[in-house]
Amino acid sequence: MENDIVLPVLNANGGKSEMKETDQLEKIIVIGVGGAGNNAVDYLYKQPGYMDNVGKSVSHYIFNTDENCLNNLQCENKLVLGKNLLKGKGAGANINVGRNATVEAIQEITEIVSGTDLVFITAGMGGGTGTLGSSIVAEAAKNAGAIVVSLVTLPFKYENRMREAYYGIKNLYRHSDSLIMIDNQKIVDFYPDYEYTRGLDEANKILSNAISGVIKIIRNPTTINTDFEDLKTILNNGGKSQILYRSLEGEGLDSITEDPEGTIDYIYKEVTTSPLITSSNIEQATAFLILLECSSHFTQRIMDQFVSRFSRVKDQEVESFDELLEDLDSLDDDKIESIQNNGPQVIFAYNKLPDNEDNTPRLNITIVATGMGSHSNKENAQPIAQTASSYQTPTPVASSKPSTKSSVESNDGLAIKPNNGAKVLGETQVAPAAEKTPAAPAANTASNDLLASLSSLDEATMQQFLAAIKAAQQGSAPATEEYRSPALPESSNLFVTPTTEEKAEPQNKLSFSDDDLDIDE
Ligand SMILES: Nc1nc2c(ncn2[C@@H]2O[C@H](COP(=O)(O)OP(=O)(O)OP(=O)(O)O)[C@@H](O)[C@H]2O)c(=O)[nH]1
Repeated sequence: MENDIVLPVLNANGGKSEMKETDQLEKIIVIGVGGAGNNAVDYLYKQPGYMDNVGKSVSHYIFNTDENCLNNLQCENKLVLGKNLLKGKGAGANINVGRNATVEAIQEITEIVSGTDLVFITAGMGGGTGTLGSSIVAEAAKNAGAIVVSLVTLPFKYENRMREAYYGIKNLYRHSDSLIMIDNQKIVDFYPDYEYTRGLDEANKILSNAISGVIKIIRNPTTINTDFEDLKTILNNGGKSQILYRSLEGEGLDSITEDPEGTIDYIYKEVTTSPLITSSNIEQATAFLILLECSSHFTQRIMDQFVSRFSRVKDQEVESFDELLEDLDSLDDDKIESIQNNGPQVIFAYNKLPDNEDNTPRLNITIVATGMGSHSNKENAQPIAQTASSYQTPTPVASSKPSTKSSVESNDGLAIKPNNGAKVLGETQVAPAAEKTPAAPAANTASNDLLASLSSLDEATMQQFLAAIKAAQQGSAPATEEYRSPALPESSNLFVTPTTEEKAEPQNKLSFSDDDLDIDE
């Protein structure tokens, strides 16, 4: 489990190499739970250069009930969930089966997460294993004292698995410091003509960029440095948040010298434009962690103008140092206290990228932004313990696939309402996407509702959303193309960071009892 390495990291500024001893590094692990989670971790693992650089100092794990799936992937650390219950077979799209299988492996999971500082957990919501398995892993990691960043996909509409996804997200959110969601349906909408697995890989790319971007912020020595404590500061800011990653090169940046303003507009739009982001406005963020890696074309002035967009310096009355420092004798604490930091906090890291032979400007940007929105539904949110009593009369578990093992179901006190449709995940079943004109995102799509109200997924809200989803499925909701936008940037993901009081208290024992999992009919 220990990564027994010394990490050589190339600092592109002057080509200087810096060494960090393993025992000085925070322990970071990335865990993929279930098929989608496994694929995302494997995608990250195979990214060119990743394992030669920051990935070297991180442990990667894939957990799954399906042993075959594990065996087909490269990632070296594999854990079979529910060996006794399922004998290496999948959870059959039954989230209770997946939950029980994960609970069976809890000792191994606890051992893996023990002593970790930062745990990334990735899973596909809607399937049998990852939906609840991920929240059990997250809880174990939280109990081990780690910062937990969870990254999940929401199911395609045609799968009819939103109910299961809600259960998964609700539980995962409780045990995560940040939750990033990627709507698979939007991947379909933005890449209608992509071959199916290539489309899935676009989501995997977003997940993997988010993870590697954050690891880079912590691990890579930069000219202006950031580290794990900076990440903690930003995540502790609370509120909804986002992680954005963008890599730009060439055309759009060509006019950086002649038209810096215009180019900065372009970069800002590229970084922040996303259908998900429009439902949680980055302009409202109150804290940013920004890593810019750029070629020499990006001067002091350009950096100043670009970062000022995020810290909103233009909108503020920024006091000059000169006046305050004129008379140092009178600079008492009261005077200092009266100084207002009006805009968002910005923790900034910079690294110079070596210039290309053809001198093309290039730029990599990773941004963690927090504090968006007011969590207006927070006061309505019911603690899970309070809602648990409504699960006293469970009905038999319904699954769209036959259960792999009936004894697993009958052991289980949980019940989930059946979906109207079957889980269909397969290349042959994807409807060919029609040519559509991109349009502005609609405010009331099912997934935007989910994103907007995540902080208060109480029963009433859930019922309301289920009704909205049902309406959407019956055709009364806006058509798919209404939340299309011209391009799906790599930054199309959303973080949700619970405020301190919303986070589950650290517990001595895991709370994956039936009641705590909060699943009813
Ligand atoms: N973006 C993306 N989504 C995926 C991928 N594989 C599966 N999904 C989505 O994730 C959901 C859950 O699928 P899996 O992760 O395979 O399911 P599981 O958690 O392993 O559960 P079982 O197969 O029932 O054991 C699916 O319904 C899809 O929406 C993938 O490679 N990329």
